[in-house]
Amino acid sequence: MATLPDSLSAKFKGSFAYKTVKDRIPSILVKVIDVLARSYGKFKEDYGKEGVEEAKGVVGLLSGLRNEMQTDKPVLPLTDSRADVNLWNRYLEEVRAVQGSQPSWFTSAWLYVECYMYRRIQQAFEASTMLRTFDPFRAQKEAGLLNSESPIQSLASYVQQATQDPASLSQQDIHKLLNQLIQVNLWGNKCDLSISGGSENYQKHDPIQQLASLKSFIIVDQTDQIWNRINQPKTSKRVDLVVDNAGFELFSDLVLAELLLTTKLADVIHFHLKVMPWFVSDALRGDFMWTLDILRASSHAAVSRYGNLWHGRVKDGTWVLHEHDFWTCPHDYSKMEAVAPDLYADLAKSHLIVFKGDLNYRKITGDLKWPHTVPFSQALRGFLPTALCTLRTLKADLIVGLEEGQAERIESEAEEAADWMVSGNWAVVQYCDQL
Ligand SMILES: O=P(O)(O)OC[C@@]1(O)O[C@H](CO)[C@@H](O)[C@@H]1O
Ligand SMILES: [Mn+2]
Repeated sequence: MATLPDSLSAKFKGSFAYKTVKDRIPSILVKVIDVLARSYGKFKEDYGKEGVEEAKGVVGLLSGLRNEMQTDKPVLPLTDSRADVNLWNRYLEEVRAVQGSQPSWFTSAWLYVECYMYRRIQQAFEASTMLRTFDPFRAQKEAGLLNSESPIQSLASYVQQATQDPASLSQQDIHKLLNQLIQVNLWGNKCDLSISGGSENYQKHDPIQQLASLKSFIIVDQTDQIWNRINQPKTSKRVDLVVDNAGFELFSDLVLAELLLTTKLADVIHFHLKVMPWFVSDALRGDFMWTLDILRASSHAAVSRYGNLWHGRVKDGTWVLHEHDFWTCPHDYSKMEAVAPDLYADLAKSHLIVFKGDLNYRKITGDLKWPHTVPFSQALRGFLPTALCTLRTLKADLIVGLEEGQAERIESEAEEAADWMVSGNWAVVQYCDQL
């Protein structure tokens, strides 16, 4: 096996990893502490004095975590009773062996320490009894959806109108609509709360109207390969969505899923959700369900119609929700078959897996310092349960599958050239069905 590039890491000063570990994730941690401190009154109401004491205990643990991070202390083994503890602690041993020194925040792989931070936040909550399932990011995720009301309404109206008589749609109509909704879905990924450090980052523009102006920012576009794959005749067609952020992005995932079923391009959709609060805005099962509740309660006819239709789909099994610990573990996806063979085998039953967003892209490609022109298929390093694609806005200094000279052209032409790889303003649609 050819030697692999180094991992992105905060050991590289000036890198986005360095800025993230030095500034961005500590500030996310401070925001979690702030949410807790501002909720003491609510905890007292809900759980009495001991609830407040527990919250103060969690704040103490998180303050300690922040100090560990900012003084580059060693990564510590996990000690709570979640089922993934042994996996995380084995991983720590593997990193220690490979690194030949104590894994720590500014010396180890960025992907590892950033995932570890969110797992340590969960450990702080696991130490309490009443706050164990408290999601410190829930309020921000709900605000994200509630503040996207107008793009949600315009998208719901547009899709409802376009698919009111599915039998009358030509292949060409369906192709055009799928292209549009893949792009809406792709740009929905700009609005994540980790890149924004937890501050507001809402979808503001009309999702369909904005597509033309954004098209040139899609620097690799293999949508046609997705179309060819999804159009292949097959008895039962399952499509899996490994979703990313709650809010408008999740709504755009649901709209894309609905289009696939309404046009009979697929007959069942599987969604993969996180099992704990993750990268601020990533969607848990609870986020998926309250999103449906908010849509159902909408005064907008098309929105509430979709909310009710989708509530029914979860009940009738045409939409299947999954949760697996693997999605919130430190491993990149090349290790899935070995570490989570059940998940890998289940994904292999799918006709197409759609991976959403930047963290998934980092885990698919291993978060390594690849040359930009290395083929996407090579960066998978053997991970291919079935045909897969990634819809990702660039929010980390990692990209593969570019043509020779393409990165240089972007850097010379872009207004905000300096941060073109981390601003979320550029995007890729990449596909692979053979290694
Ligand atoms: O996966 P997403 O929601 O598209 O993005 C996650 C993210 O915002 O968090 C990390 C930086 O903190 C990067 O992977 C990326 O910038
Ligand atoms: Mn995310």
